[in-house]
Amino acid sequence: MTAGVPRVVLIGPPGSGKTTVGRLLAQRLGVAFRDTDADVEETAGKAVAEIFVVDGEPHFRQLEREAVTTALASHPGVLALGGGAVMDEHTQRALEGYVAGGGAVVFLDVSLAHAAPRVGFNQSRPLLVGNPRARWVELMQLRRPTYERLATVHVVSDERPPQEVAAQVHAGVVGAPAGGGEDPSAQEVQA
Ligand SMILES: Nc1ncnc2c1ncn2[C@@H]1O[C@H](COP(=O)(O)OP(=O)(O)OP(=O)(O)O)[C@@H](O)[C@H]1O
Ligand SMILES: O=C(O)C1=C[C@@H](O)[C@@H](O)[C@H](O)C1
Ligand SMILES: [Mg+2]
Repeated sequence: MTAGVPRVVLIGPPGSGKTTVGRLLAQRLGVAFRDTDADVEETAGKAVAEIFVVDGEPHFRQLEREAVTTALASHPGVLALGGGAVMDEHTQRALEGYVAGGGAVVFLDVSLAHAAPRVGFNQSRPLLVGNPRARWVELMQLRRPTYERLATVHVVSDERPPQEVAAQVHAGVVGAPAGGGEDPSAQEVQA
């Protein structure tokens, strides 16, 4: 990441903690936090789950692509993306450009065993309705290569409270000491 206001994007599956850790990271860095799911909800005037039901997933993905494009171009702080946003090719190119411009892209990773109790797999996550554990695994199999390819930093959030994960991410993006007594082996900083 280049000097100036830190620019960090968090990607990863539902339950990895993008929103929770993103807020904490923004506080640590003293910058603003933004979340594309919230941006989409504001634009649409309804909750993500309602957009899926009333307008359909393609419409949600269109709104999401626009929200991501706008935020990547204009938001100077920490940005959490929706879990599936990275599967859009336009968003993939935009993230590559973001990294080329000095931004950091963090893959917040989590196992099913830890994601399940966090997410609770209720109706608020429309893609997981039906057989939520199986759907989560399917989505992760499909998406993991993309998360890994786009990320400049990879942090596993299993077994760690959000504050510790935020410290790990902080260390990964600005090279600061992680603090909090966490195990550095949990963090893999990719070249
Ligand atoms: N490291 C963690 N340890 C324990 N609980 C966590 C951790 N990170 C997040 N949580 C909890 O898990 C739940 C889901 O977290 P969060 O909403 O931040 O995930 P997300 O990645 O933004 O999911 P989504 O893709 O659906 O937006 C929240 O209740 C949050 O408090
Ligand atoms: O994993 C996904 O595809 C999603 C994750 C959430 O953040 C929301 O963007 C929506 O529920 C879809
Ligand atoms: Mg979120």
